[in-house]
Formats: sequence, C-alpha cells, structure tokens
Amino acid sequence: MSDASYRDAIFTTPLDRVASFSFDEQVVACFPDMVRRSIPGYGQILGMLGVLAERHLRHGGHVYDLGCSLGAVGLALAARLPPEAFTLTGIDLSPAMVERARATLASECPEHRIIIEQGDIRTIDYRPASLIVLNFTLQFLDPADRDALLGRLYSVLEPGGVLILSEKIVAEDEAENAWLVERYHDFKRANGYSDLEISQKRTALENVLRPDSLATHHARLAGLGFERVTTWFQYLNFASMIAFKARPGGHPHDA
Ligand SMILES: Nc1ncnc2c1ncn2[C@@H]1O[C@H](C[S@+](CC[C@H]([NH3+])C(=O)[O-])CC(=O)[O-])[C@@H](O)[C@H]1O
Ligand SMILES: O=C(O)C(=O)Cc1ccccc1
Repeated sequence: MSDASYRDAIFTTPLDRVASFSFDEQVVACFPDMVRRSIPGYGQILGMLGVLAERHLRHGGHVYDLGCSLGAVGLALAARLPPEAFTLTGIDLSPAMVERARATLASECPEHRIIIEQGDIRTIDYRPASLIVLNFTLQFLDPADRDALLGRLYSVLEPGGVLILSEKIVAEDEAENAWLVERYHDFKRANGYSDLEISQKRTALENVLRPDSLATHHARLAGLGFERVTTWFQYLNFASMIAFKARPGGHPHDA
C-alpha cells in the first residue's frame, strides 16, 4: 500500500449527476489535503488536542477516537504524550480509511498503544474511557441517532472524563449564517478550490453532513448530564467544544 496523499480534485470537472459524498477509496487517497483545505482550524484543533489531553486525560487512561479517518487524533496525541500515558481505540465505518490508518500509525508511532477498528460508532460495545474525541464525525450521523450515541458516550466516560466534539455548525440567525457560509466559501477559494468544486461538493454533502447549531450541541450535552460545556474554538462555521463529566465529591476538571 502507498502512503502517498494526492491533491483533492474530486469535484474539479462538471458532473452530470453529483452523487452523495462517501468516504470511499477516492476520498481516502486525497483526504489529508481535503481536510487541510476544507476545514478551517483543522491543524490547530489537532495540535490543541494533545495539550487538552495532557491536562485532562488520566495517566494511562483510555481514549476513543470516533470516526478516526486516517488516525490524525491518535497521531496528534502520540506527538505530545509518551506511550505509557494512554491507550487509544480509533473506530471508523469506512474500510478504506481503517486500512490506511492502521498502516500510518504502525509506521509513525509503533511504540504507542493505538488500535484501529472498523465499526459503526452507533452500535459497537464501548469500554470505560477517560477521553472521547469526535473530531468532525457527529455531523455525518442521522440527527435522530445523535442523542442516543452521546448518551452512551456519557455513560462510558469515567467520572472526571471529558468529551471533545468538533463540528461544522449552523448559526441560528439567518443573516449571520449566510455571512459565515459565504466567508467559508471564500476560505475554500483562497485554498485553491474553484466555484465549481465548491458548489458540487455542497450538493454532494446535502443530507449527508447535517450541522447543528452551537445552542443545540450545548443543550444536548447539558441535558445528558455533562457538568460543563465550553466552546474552546471557533473559526467561521466550524467549532470545537469540550464537555466535562463531574467527579462526584471531587474538585471538577483537574488533570
Ligand atoms: N456511523 C459511523 N461510525 C463510524 N465512523 C463513521 C460513521 N459515520 C461516519 N464515520 C466516519 O467519520 C469520519 C468523518 S471525517 C473525521 C476526521 C477525523 N476525525 C480527523 O480528525 O481527521 C470528517 C470529515 O471528513 O469532515 C469518516 O472517516 C467516516 O467514515
Ligand atoms: O463542509 C464542507 O463543505 C466541507 O468540505 C467539509 C468536509 C471536509 C472533508 C470531508 C467532508 C466535508
């Protein structure tokens, strides 16, 4: 298998019919370039995940990376934390992603205890975890499945554990949302995507990537029992939140 990553050219030519976006071989082959040019703050969020884990992950604790794609979250944690600091399970539905993630992690951080499994994060069995990361994954689930999944994740988090949720978001005010979407398209244009690529990708993501508002995310997480929810990052219509599960009787949120 090749480690090469290609430039994202999936939507460069006009298509008679734009098929729904899926995480297939074609997307896997250009995924690092696609996320870097399409997700504002992607690299900054990954860099900060290591810092947040240093602060909030219990030493030796277990981490889930749900919708791990090519394993970028595991790589980011391994870059800051030694092998004894954590074990990590990455889960992804796409066999092509899983195959490539395994190869990358085996060559980049062989000492770290990271395993990648193919599966559906809505139905797998979970074990207790100290840190759970959903880095731009919840947005791809049927909205009707989101509460149940996050409820299960809350129940498997240890007291004092944290959930980090990064998402594309929609602003509740229509004019604000329109401005954010336009500037997001400017961001993509500045990163080399053409108007045709932007509009065909938008069509491909309809009914596939369904963003919630920050208010919906906060209300959902608070309603499930998280003690505190903070939006620690926002760049245009992309944001990352951290949610804390209380430590009964203890001082909350200590490392
Ligand atoms: N039900 C599901 N179960 C498991 N995986 C799923 C499911 N639905 C979608 N996926 C997977 O979720 C991932 C979303 S990408 C995450 C980026 C990564 N976190 C990163 O930090 O680079 C985000 C993006 O491409 O915008 C894909 O690999 C899907 O196969
Ligand atoms: O929301 C978009 O328009 C994107 O392009 C984000 C994105 C990035 C990578 C895969 C799918 C969606």
